[in-house]
Amino acid sequence: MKIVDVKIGKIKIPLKRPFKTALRTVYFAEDIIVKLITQSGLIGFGSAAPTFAITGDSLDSISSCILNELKPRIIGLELTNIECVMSKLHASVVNNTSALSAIDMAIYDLYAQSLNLPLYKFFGGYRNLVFTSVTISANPPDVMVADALVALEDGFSDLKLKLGVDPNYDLDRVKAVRAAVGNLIKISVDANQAWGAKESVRMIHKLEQLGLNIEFVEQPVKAKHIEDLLYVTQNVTTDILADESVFSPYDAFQICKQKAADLINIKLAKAGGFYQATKILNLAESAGIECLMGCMLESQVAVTAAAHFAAAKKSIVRCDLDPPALLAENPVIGGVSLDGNVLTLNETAGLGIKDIIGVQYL
Ligand SMILES: C[C@H](N)C(=O)N[C@H](CCC(=O)O)C(=O)O
Ligand SMILES: [Mg+2]
Repeated sequence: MKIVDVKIGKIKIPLKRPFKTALRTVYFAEDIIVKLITQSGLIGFGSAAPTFAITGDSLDSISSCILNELKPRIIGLELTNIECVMSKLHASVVNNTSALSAIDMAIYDLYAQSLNLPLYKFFGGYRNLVFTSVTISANPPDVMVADALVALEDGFSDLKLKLGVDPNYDLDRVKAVRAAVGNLIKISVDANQAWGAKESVRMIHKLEQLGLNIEFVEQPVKAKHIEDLLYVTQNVTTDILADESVFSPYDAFQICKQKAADLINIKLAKAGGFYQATKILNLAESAGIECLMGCMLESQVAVTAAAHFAAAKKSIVRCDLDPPALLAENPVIGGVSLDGNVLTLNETAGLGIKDIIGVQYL
């Protein structure tokens, strides 16, 4: 199976409401879409979101990396030996994980199609559905309460509250939402690196003393400050989840070696796709650290890819794959479908994506 063409395009999808975290506020989901075409006419899809504040990748840098660096390496490639293809692809570029992820995803889509397997079966086939939390944007407490109640009506029972925009009000945000939704609903919080190490410990102690029953606290401190993450993890009883601190398998190794977090958030856009995500998962599993499958605010292409991986693997015990609930439109035909808090994979080979409407191919 030979790849004969690589097309990329852009897509802009409206949101139900602005997406606000301590790192960024966005009003649209914008993605680069990748389409790999084989000699026999098979199409592999991939996508990447410009999350400059997280990955350092912009629309321009993603398209430039794909067109100038990755495309010349892919055209004419025979997809018979996936390990050989992936090891060469991932050795060819450093950083640029969003671009790598989009290409890696599209290649695996083709490879699984050539084997006539849905991707989740190719990767292990543990289950064909996963449950997702839904993210509540960082807003004044009354707005977060209103958004949380809408999420419950929509069938969610696991809320991830974005904090850290104005840390003085973070406790009020969590107290207000917990009071509104009751004790049966799961709540986690994501500070997206906004707190210092001691501030994190003080904050988490207050959450614990107030009995707010928080599942885990995600990325309280700066991504590179592993010693701060370790300090927080060692000084609270609530589980700490490393997100922006883990891009590569080496990052995961550092976290696992020091037990600097209780959980790791794997995102294809941080890892550079399935190839490296698999290594992170295997490392974490060997170290007894559980994994959550996450995603950026991005289209249903990447969310479908992440859902296949999460469904395939037993040691992915949680999912934060909520963009289908956050986007006002879904231009992706096929792929994963969301009903309440359940994401179900279809049995079509590969990612199961048939087409994407409204892509402006460059
Ligand atoms: C979309 C997902 N629920 C989420 O919250 N991901 C964020 C980063 C998303 C972004 O800024 O695009 C996270 O886990 O930090
Ligand atoms: Mg996060």
